[in-house]
Amino acid sequence: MQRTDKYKQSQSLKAKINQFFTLETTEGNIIKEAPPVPVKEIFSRFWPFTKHYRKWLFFGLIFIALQPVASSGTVWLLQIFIDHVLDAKNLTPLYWIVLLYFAFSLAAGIFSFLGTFTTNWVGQKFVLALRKHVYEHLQSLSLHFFEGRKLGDIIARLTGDIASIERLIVTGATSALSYIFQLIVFIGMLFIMEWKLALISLIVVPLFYMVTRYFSIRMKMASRERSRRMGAINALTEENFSNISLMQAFNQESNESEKFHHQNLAAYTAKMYKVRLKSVFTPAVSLIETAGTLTVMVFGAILLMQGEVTIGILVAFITLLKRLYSPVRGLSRLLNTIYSASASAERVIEYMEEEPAVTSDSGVMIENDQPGIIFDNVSFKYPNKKRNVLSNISFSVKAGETVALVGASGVGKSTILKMLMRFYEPSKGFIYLNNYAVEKVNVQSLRDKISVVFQEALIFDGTVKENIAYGKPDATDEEIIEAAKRADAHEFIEQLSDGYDTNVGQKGRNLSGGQQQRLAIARAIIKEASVLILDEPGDGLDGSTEKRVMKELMQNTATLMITHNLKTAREADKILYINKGELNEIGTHEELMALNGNYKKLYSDQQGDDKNSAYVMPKLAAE
Ligand SMILES: Nc1ncnc2c1ncn2[C@@H]1O[C@H](COP(=O)(O)OP(=O)(O)OP(=O)(O)O)[C@@H](O)[C@H]1O
Repeated sequence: MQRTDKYKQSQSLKAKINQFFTLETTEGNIIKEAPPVPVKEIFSRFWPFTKHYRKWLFFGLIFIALQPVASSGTVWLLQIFIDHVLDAKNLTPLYWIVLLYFAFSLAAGIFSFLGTFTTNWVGQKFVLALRKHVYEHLQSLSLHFFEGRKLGDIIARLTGDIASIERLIVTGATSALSYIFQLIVFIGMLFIMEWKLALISLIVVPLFYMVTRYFSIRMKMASRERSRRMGAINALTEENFSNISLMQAFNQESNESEKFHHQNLAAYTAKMYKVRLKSVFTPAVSLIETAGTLTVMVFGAILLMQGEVTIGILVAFITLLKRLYSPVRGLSRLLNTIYSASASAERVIEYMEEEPAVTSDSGVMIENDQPGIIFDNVSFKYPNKKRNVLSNISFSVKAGETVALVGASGVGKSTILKMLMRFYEPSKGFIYLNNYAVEKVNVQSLRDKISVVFQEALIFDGTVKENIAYGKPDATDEEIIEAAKRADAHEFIEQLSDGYDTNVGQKGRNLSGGQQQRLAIARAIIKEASVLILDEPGDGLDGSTEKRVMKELMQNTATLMITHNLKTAREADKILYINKGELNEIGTHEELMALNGNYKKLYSDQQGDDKNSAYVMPKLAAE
């Protein structure tokens, strides 16, 4: 009976120990795991970012290497002090021993300062260069990349993950080299002092390796989980607080808080697992060290008795041994850091491997300002979708012409605009802008020729002036005011507290929807591009303003416009009725009405809606 109890107890203890060394993960990680990358590859990938600073890194390393040399000099002096001053009862060498001891310590301090400062400076330069590179790479990625990612996680990778790569590539690598150098110096000195003791002291090295390996593998797992959960926390925070009005209006605070807590708890669990590992690792390493020192003490005492070593050598040896274990411990700790940092590196590499959908630097420049758009038999499929979203679309927009894209929601209208701006490439067919094949032109030059007003006004945190001048960064104040007047925005801007210098708040929250829309239109006007793209631009405007402002916008351009409001569409020179990704009907309002097809049905439905609407009278009055 007693034996079964003991057995049960030992089993439950084993289970507890197992649990202690196991990472508990929960479901629902909203961030996908990045593909694993070997440490060697991580290193060769990021090492080039130290390119301009290798000379300094080299100097840093020399300083780091000189520091243990200087400090082991003090150990040598200790031995001389014991054997030649204390044991020999002779004070004569004391004077220069003290002087040299101080000089060695001072030199060690100076080398330590120079080494630490230089390598950390290079480390920060590395972060600066890598972060810039990744940021610019992200800018070149397709819209599709961003549509499938969480902004908060992108921010986490750009900040925390990049900083931790530095701990691997610069401070990590230099520390590793410095530890290795210290080991060589100390081991060399140990062998010079007493080779038998030196051999004995190295007995524990394989133990160091085994323990470190056990811990570092687990540390990497924990770091991967922690980085992903931190990404998820960032993503949820960004999503929730940028939609705070939605969350509050729908009373979703507790639901969202629950989701946040789930990710937060998982990050905590991963962190605590790391804490458990670290808290066992440090004393485990100390124990191995003690075992090594004790072995040396026992054998050293025997050798002393046999008269093979002096007390001075034994004391100096044990002192040096303590110093030898310090870089060994450092290397073990470093292995953990390297594995943790490589989890971050994998997340950054995942983004770096993303190919820009469109290579922006190459291609011909559009040299003319002869407005025109041609779609020639264009088909398109989103990368993650099975079926075509657009099939065999052909149409043209000439200079001064306005073409309206109409059709039910989700039929592919915005996709046509995205293709013209080359956010996506057609899977079949050709697109021309100002008579240039879009696929062959330089993307920046293409987008220079296009003015766009998006469905969502897209205002950024800054002043009214800055938001308008985004369309022409070198615009003068007069040009900005002129554009605002043409967009019917000047009046309301003048009434703002600081006029054109008023800050509009994040995403333009201090302005009404219509005011934001007018700013977006002024931004499009000031650009004076030859092609104009409008995605439901009149949504935030009332009828009369819409007509007047549109006229201003469309002067001398080829205009492609999406609208659900068929009263706006009927003003266009041509209307394209899109149905399930196909161009179903094409013609003027009158032609399409005469066709008696889908367009007419949609138009009649809208008219019916208007008649039944309680707002018919005020709306008509406004026009
Ligand atoms: N990035 C994307 N990845 C995958 N599918 C997408 C993506 N963007 C849009 N779609 C899909 O492509 C189809 C066409 O979308 P699009 O935005 O072009 O429609 P739309 O006609 O402009 O709709 P709306 O009038 O509602 O704005 C939709 O079924 C949509 O779900």
